[in-house]
Amino acid sequence: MNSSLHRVGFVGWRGMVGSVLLQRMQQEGDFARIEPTFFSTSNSGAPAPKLSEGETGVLLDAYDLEALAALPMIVTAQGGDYTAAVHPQLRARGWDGLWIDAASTLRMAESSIIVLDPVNRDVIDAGLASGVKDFIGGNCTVSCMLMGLGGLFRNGLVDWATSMTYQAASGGGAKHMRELLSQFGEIHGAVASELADPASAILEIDRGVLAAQNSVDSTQFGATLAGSLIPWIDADLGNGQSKEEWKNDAETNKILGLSDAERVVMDGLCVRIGAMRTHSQALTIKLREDLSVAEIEGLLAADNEWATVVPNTKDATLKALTPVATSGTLSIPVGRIRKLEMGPEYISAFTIGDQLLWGAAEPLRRMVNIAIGAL
Ligand SMILES: NC(=O)C1=CN([C@@H]2O[C@H](COP(=O)(O)OP(=O)(O)OC[C@H]3O[C@@H](n4cnc5c(N)ncnc54)[C@H](OP(=O)(O)O)[C@@H]3O)[C@@H](O)[C@H]2O)C=CC1
Ligand SMILES: N[C@@H](CC(=O)OP(=O)(O)O)C(=O)O
Repeated sequence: MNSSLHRVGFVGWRGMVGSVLLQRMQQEGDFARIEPTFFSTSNSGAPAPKLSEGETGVLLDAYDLEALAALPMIVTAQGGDYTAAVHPQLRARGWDGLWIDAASTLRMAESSIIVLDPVNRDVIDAGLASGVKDFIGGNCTVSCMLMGLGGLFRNGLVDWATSMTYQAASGGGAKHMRELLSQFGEIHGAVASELADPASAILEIDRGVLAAQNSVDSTQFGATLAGSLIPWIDADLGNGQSKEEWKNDAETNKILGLSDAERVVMDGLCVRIGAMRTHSQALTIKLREDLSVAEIEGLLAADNEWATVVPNTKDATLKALTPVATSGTLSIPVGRIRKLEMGPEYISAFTIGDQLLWGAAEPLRRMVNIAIGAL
């Protein structure tokens, strides 16, 4: 073992979020500083992933508390059930290593920090200095929104905001992405011959599409998503709000480290649409000051290197402000910025982010590096 390397355990590395995390770590050369140990909940003893020419070793059992506790840092994208099962046991046996997690389980715990360092590096650094050990990735929609609109939030300019979301299938997991594509395929198949005939009647095709939409398998989503949408994401809190909608206010304020007096009120509706892995959201923002659009755009563009202001024109919007243009990139385009009729302090904005990159894997990857830098 090279003593200058930092030992880090990885759980959930072969899932969708975990494999994007590993890909990004390899792209950025992060493993040059890390001696990884890979765990599995299903396949311990099998070869670990090969990251370089060297030894790969074998997968350890992700429920082996002794093996986990031997490491100073554990990164998990295995999911909330795993966190709920393992994290309390590790802490109960006195493990005081760093736990870096994609799941929501520990996000609102007083002992944790939600990590999004381009937005809350100060909160993270203060947490590390004061002995915080649990660093949790934020909800994908909240993280992408704050990356795009950090320039307004971080300057204390937002009084309140609504966020109406357009969330991709990937938020539900790999099976949901497959189900969406299967639905599209079946629907197309049901009317393919009529579609190929330019003389066929469009209302006849539409009838065929609707019949197919009513018969496709929707086991994962619970309703047909292809050519439709589902205006409910995550649990029903019983007060008319979905859990995904609740996270907006709760996580935004926690990430920003705002006190009760500074609190920004956030609410809105969360909607699943037929995009693959990139979440979008339309915001109505009540500012605390009457800023010009140029001033707002300047603040957003200057806030971090990933937020990209898209001019509020049709051409620029169609070119740069779509899920297809954003998917697979770290860029967070923000556009449709204009003053609303309600008054000079009311603006609209539309922002997009890859749900697996800034929405899940990238904040964790960066947290690993911040933690290593602080050791
Ligand atoms: N921050 C955020 O907004 C987001 C957070 N998440 C969190 O990340 C967690 C993981 O999500 P996601 O990556 O979508 O989950 P996946 O279902 O893709 O992977 C989770 C685990 O399933 C096991 N698995 C079983 N079969 C397969 C297979 N064929 N291919 C790959 N893995 C398989 C793997 O565990 P093993 O190797 O041990 O068998 C894997 O680590 C979520 O539960 C959620 O908590 C997800 C999305 C966004
Ligand atoms: N709920 C998100 C994905 C997700 O995993 O969110 P969270 O990490 O907050 O549970 C979505 O469906 O798009």
